[in-house]
This record gives sequence, C-alpha cells and structure tokens, in this order.
Amino acid sequence: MENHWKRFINGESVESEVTPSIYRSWQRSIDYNVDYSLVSNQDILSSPSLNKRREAQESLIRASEPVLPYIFSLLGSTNYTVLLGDNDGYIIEAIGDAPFMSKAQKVNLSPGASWREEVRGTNAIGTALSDNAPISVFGWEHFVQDNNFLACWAAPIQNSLGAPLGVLDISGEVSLDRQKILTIAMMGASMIEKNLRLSELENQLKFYQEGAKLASSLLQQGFIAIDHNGIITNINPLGAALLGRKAETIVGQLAADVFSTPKGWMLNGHSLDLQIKDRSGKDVSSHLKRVVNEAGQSLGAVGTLQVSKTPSSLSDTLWIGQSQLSQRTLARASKVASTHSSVLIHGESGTGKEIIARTIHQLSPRCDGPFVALNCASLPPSLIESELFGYVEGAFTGARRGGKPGKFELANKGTIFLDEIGDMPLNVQVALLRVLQEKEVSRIGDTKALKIDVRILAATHKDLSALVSAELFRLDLYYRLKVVTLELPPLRDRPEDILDLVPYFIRKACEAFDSPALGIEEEVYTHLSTHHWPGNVRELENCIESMVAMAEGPILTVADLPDEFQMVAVESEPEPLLDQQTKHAILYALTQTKGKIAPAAKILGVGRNTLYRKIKELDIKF
Ligand SMILES: Nc1ncnc2c1ncn2[C@@H]1O[C@H](COP(=O)(O)OP(=O)(O)OP(=O)(O)O)[C@@H](O)[C@H]1O
Repeated sequence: MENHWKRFINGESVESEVTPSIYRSWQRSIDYNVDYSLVSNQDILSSPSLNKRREAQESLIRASEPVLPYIFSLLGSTNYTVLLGDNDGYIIEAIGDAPFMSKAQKVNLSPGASWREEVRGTNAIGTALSDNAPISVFGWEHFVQDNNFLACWAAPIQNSLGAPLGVLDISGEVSLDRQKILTIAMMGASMIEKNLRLSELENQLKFYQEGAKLASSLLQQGFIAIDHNGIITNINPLGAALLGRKAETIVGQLAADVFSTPKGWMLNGHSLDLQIKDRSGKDVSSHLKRVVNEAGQSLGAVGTLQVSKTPSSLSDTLWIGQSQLSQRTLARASKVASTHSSVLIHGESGTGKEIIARTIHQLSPRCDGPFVALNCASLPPSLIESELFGYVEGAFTGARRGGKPGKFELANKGTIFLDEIGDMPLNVQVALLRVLQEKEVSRIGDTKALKIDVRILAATHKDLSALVSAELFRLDLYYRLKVVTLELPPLRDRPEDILDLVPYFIRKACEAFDSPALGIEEEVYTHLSTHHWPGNVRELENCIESMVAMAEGPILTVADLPDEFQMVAVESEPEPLLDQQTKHAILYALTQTKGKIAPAAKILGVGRNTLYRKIKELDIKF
C-alpha cells in the first residue's frame, strides 16, 4: 500500500489497485489541498469551544455513554481508543488505552480536533462521514503520511432518515483483523442509534402525556382517560369537579373502584359508557371511545364526562334541594296540590315562594290549565284592581279599546298566584273576597259577571296576622286564604341545599349565557354554605350568575367569589368559622346518609353521641 500511496502522490494512476472508496477519498484530499507531509494543527477546538460543542451534542453523548466502554471492552487488552465524533467530524468523546492514546495525541487524534477530510485527508472518521458509510482506513491508506501507523474503523451514526448525526471510531495500531473490528464499530454505532431513538420515543411519550394533560385542562368539558387495565390515567380538573373530587384522588385508581363498574369492564364491556353519580347524587354521564392499536387490540379508552340532563328541560325543573327541610316542604306541597284548597305561602324574600306555587300547580289536577301570577307589590294600588278583574272599553280614562281581561279571567281552569298579598289595598281585598265567595268576576265597568273556576295561591313575607291586628288586612280574607299554610324555611336553615342549587344555577347561567359548562372547586361550597344569605336563594342565584359571567377559566374557584366573600374569607378565620365548617361537615354527612345519624357519624369518624351533642350545640336543623 505504501507503494500505491507514493505513486498516487507522484501523480501516477493507481485507481485499479486501490479500494474505490479510498481512491475517491485520496482524490478529494488532493482537491481540498490537504498537505500529505504535515500533521495539521488546524480546526482544533479550545476547551470552552469543545465544551460548547459537547453541550450541543448532549443527546448523542448520553446515547453513547454506555456504548463506548462496552465497545472498548470487546476489543480486549490490545492498544485501542474508541472515539465519538459529531457530524462535523470533531472528536467529542474518547476512551482508550493510555499508551496508544498518547501516541494518537501526537497526530491530534484526540478530543477537540476535527477529522473532516477537508482538514486531514483520507481517515476513517472523515471518510465515513463523507460517504455516510462504514469504512476502515489502514496504515498507508491514510492520506497524511504521519498517520500511517494508524488502523481505524468507523461507522456513521444515523438518524431515522439515514442522515449522519455523528460517527463511532475505533483506532489502534495496524493490525490484521480488519473486518471483525469494523463489525464491532458498526454494532456500536447501531447501539447508539437505538439509544437515541429510545430517548426520542421517551420525549415523544412525555410530549403526548403532558400535551394530553394540558389539552384536556383547556377543554370546556370533563375529560377522562382509562388504560387497558382499567386504571384512570388522566382526568381533567373539570371532570374531577363534576364528580366533586380532586383529580389527584382519582388518577391511578381503578375505574371499577371509582365508578362501581364491574371489574373487567374495559376488556369485556360492549358499551364503555359509565353511569356515575356526583357527590350530591346527581347523574354524571360519560361518553367513552375505545383506543385501539393497529391490530385492533384495546389500549384503553378516552372520553367526556358531563352532568346528565333530566329528560325534561332545565326550565321545567322546579324545586331544587334535597335537605330534609326542603323535602318536608315539597311533601306538604304535593299533598296540598291534589286538593282545591287555597294555600298561603309564607317565607322571607327569595326563599322560592313562587317556585313552590308553580310546583303546586304542576302537581295539581289543574296542571294543564294556566298558571297566572300577579305581584301585588309591583303595581300602584290603583292598578291592582283592573289587573285582577280586567275592564271594559271606556271603563275609565286611558282604558284600552276593546277592554282587557283580568288575571282571574286568564287563570280560568287554572291557578292564580297572588304574590305579596300583604300589599293588597283594602278596597281590592273586598273585591277579591267577593270573587272568592261567588266564584264569578265582573270586569270594571261591566254589569255582566263571568263564572270562573280558579284556585288561589297567595304568598307573603309579611306577618299577615299582625296586619290583621293593625286592620290593614281583612280577617275574613285572611281565613279564606290560609286554609293551608306553607312555611318556606330560609336558606340559612338548609345550607345543604346549596350543594344542589349551585350546580343547577351554574348550568342555568351557562345555558343563559350560551357558554360552555363550568366546574366548581370543592372549597367554594364551604364558603357558600357558611354565608348568611339574607336574600336567600335569589341572592345565591345572583351570586352564581355573576361568578359564571366573570369566570376566568373552566372551573369556578374561591377567587371567583364576589368581593364580600373575599373579605369574609380573610376576616373570619377564628372560632365561628370553625363552628361553621363543623356544621357544614355534619350537614354534608347527613345529606349523604339521608339524615341517618349512625352512618353520618361513621362518615365523620365520631361516635353517635358526639354527633348528637354537636347537632344540638350548633343548632343544626336538617
Ligand atoms: N328551591 C329552589 N330551586 C330552584 N330555584 C329556586 C329555588 N328557590 C328559589 N329559587 C330561585 O330563586 C329566585 C327567587 O325565587 P322566588 O321568586 O320563587 O322567591 P320568592 O320567595 O317568591 O321571592 P319574593 O318574595 O322576593 O318574591 C328565582 O329565580 C327562583 O328560580
């Protein structure tokens, strides 16, 4: 080979006598003006520049970390070095036998030096990169004369598209077993490639996992992912909020444990959808789709969670609230609904008097007839009479042409609801009493009487008996109206209803604003349940409506509560809050157990007697 090299340098043709890849590389070395008689000191990196290059090649270095020593161990005890080059031919890692490495250093075969063909002519590192193929360069095959003591084997390290990312080189002193060592170099390069691909896959997996988490947290719906073992691997905050739990307490659990579905459901179930109940017992429906691999095997399931809608529309939903007090009120209302009796509904403002009146109407045999409401406090006294009884054309100045039917006429065969009856002027009370007695009504200015069949429901927040004593309300009318009385408890006496009212009002507001469904953080309930609510349910509804209107994200949090709550949250840290929270916990447990003491005590982790004592101490009504 020495002879061939000398003849090539002298310009003779040796093409047919030299391996083609070596010959082509010699030609390139000539084209690059490489000096065959000189060990070049060009393209050698300073230590900081080498460090920078190593940082840039961090993944290549990490992938080769376990490979270089392994390859070196395969070479036995002979004098070798194993080198890692980057795709510019710079040596960035080296391990090897010290005596050979110091010899190699004399020709700059050491970290920091570039072994591109352009600088050092034909050599294993540079030529493997130029040809993007494994190569051995032996003794006088090196273009630079002083490198002829070297035997080198190199294989490119390629990415998945086959482009070179670097090069693995084994260098030693000239030996005979060329092919075997080239195979080892190729094996090393392929191990590094596999490691690189593995870490790429790991990154991809991380990206998909984190990406899915982030994407699901941006969704305006509950999202859940369950793997093929039935373990919940992801639930977004909105999904967790719909279940009334924290995501951390759900992820990692078996779906069968969280949703009481049969074990093996993931593998065998035809329908993947789960019927789930949230903390307050409302149905949460799921819509899951199976994820399968190319062979059609199940990898798991992903899907959405949402609060089930009852078959009737939201606007049909009347009384919301599962508290004992609410249930008792509803039971009385439904009992009285089947009769024809007048009902006097009493309760503070915003406690739901009109709702209960509508409920009575809907549960009554008159449900197909009209429900007509009149708020006596919202009209000037002079207008109430004409509103109630109607008038004929020309009955008074300003009377509409053709006249106008009154509420009684409109409510015929149905129910009339007279709200704020305590504000009814005395003269109208007289007329009303007459209508009730005679069951007929005459429009103002008319001589004819019209037979009517109307049931009367009246409501007031005032003390009617006190008004009677003050002669502001007629005793005979009072007795006529209060055949049955219904007392509506204020919200502060039934805070457990808040658990049902809040999600309902959130959905109602979202529907009204035509905005996507919103979840709510559990802590918000604590604040809402311990609030005094002077405006009762109406105030709660307004509060939720404003929270929905101002919501920043898909979950309502404590920060979304109106300002007065923020002040209370800061100010009322001491004892009373503790009491309130105890009260809230007790009420929550009692709601869960439908008022049964023993299981509620178990939920709370206290004895029955302690629970009885606390209920008394804190004056809890349920
Ligand atoms: N139990 C309930 N379930 C659902 N919504 C309720 C309930 N109670 C009250 N609301 C809502 O609160 C608001 C006030 O209710 P309603 O008008 O029936 O109260 P009210 O006692 O008649 O008030 P007021 O005496 O001021 O007329 C309404 O928007 C109603 O929909």
